[in-house]
Amino acid sequence: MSLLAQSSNKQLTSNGLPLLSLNGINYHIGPQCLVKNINIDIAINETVSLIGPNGAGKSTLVKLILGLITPTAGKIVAHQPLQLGYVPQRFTVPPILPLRVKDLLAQADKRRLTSEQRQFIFDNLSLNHLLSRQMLHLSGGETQRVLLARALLDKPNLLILDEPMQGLDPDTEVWLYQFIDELPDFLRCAMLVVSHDLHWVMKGSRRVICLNKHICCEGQPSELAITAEFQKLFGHHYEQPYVHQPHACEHHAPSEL
Ligand SMILES: Nc1ncnc2c1ncn2[C@@H]1O[C@H](COP(=O)(O)OP(=O)(O)OP(=O)(O)O)[C@@H](O)[C@H]1O
Repeated sequence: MSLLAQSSNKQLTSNGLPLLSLNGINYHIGPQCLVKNINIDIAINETVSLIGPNGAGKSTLVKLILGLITPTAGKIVAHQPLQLGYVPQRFTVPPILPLRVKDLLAQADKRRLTSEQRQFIFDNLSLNHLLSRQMLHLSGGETQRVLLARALLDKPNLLILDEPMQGLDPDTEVWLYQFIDELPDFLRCAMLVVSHDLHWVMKGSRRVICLNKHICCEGQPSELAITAEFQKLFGHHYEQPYVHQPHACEHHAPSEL
């Protein structure tokens, strides 16, 4: 293990580099600046939470990493071939398009996992009884489980989840967060999780990046919560780190709702 990996406790490529680097990224549409001067490294198997107010540029950053749009300035460099998995914020199927769950899942590359590993995903995401159902008719929670399965079946080395818990009931949300927090070794990958759920974001040990067009602050949750930038954006929702002073937090845990 390189000195850098030892000192930062991050898993790097054989060349001592992170999996992905965003270097000086700007994105403009005409005169409107959507994100500016973004510098982010994501290490192998590292989970990074991306938070920020509405319109902060989070989905724009996701689209840039997915290659759906091109930076106006700066570079995105993958230091290993990327296998991207993506769970979008919204997934709408046109009513005239018949698309069964098994049709969507069949698009994944079958060679990337063994049949036992694929079955693990189906079982743990409770998909077996949904396979013949139309995507159009699934509930929000069922849709998110199918989309997560679709992404995992490709065995990504970078999984991007753009507000994956939107519209889910508290129990499903807790269960799904736990599932991604405890992925088995054969599915372990780097993750970028866009979330408005400050409780989940701040209770973990994952690195948090707070975006408001530019990166306002970043670090471990306990470091972040005491920064002026974080307090300015989220202080009224999140007065103190949850672990230390839960009574000061207005954002209740799902189990408390
Ligand atoms: N194609 C576009 N043309 C013009 N403006 C856009 C376009 N896409 C996004 N925007 C604007 O850029 C800003 C950032 O949008 P983005 O969707 O990245 O924010 P976000 O942080 O994901 O927001 P939210 O938390 O509400 O999902 C918003 O003000 C949005 O209206």
